[in-house]
Amino acid sequence: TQPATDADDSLYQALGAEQGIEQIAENFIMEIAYDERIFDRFADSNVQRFREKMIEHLCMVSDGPCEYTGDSMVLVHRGMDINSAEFNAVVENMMEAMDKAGTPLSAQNRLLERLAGLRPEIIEI
Ligand code: HEM
Repeated sequence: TQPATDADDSLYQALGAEQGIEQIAENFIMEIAYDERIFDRFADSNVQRFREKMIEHLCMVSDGPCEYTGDSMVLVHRGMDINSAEFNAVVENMMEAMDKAGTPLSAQNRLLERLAGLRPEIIEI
């Protein structure tokens, strides 16, 4: 039996740990770049920063050994007035990114569930 205090990083591991998450983030950025529903939103963004913070954020959300150094989801997305169609587009991009990275479906679903939980911090704020 596992000690009760053992940190559960099973999702982080199932996503392929550091390398897997870097690949997913890279694929995600490519999906967004070609998605005409949302790419305008990122026109003024610093891709280098976005990549770095997204990797940290995915690592944190999956209980990996990372410190997220970006801004809070509310602070980043406030004032963008993002709608649910745009949110769903980003979720689709993440699904595609994970498919292309070979992420197992069970791990995909676990991550998507956690990202869906962030919806109120991102849309219509
Ligand atoms: C679960 C969904 C989402 C997550 C986890 C997420 C996460 C993030 C993260 C970690 C950053 C970087 C923060 C930083 O630089 O400090 C970011 C930035 C950004 N996000 Fe999101 N995001 C999500 C959905 C969306 C959606 C739906 C849109 C619009 C279609 C969007 C538009 C942006 C833009 C434009 C930036 C860059 C802001 C800038 O350049 O200053 N995000 N997001």
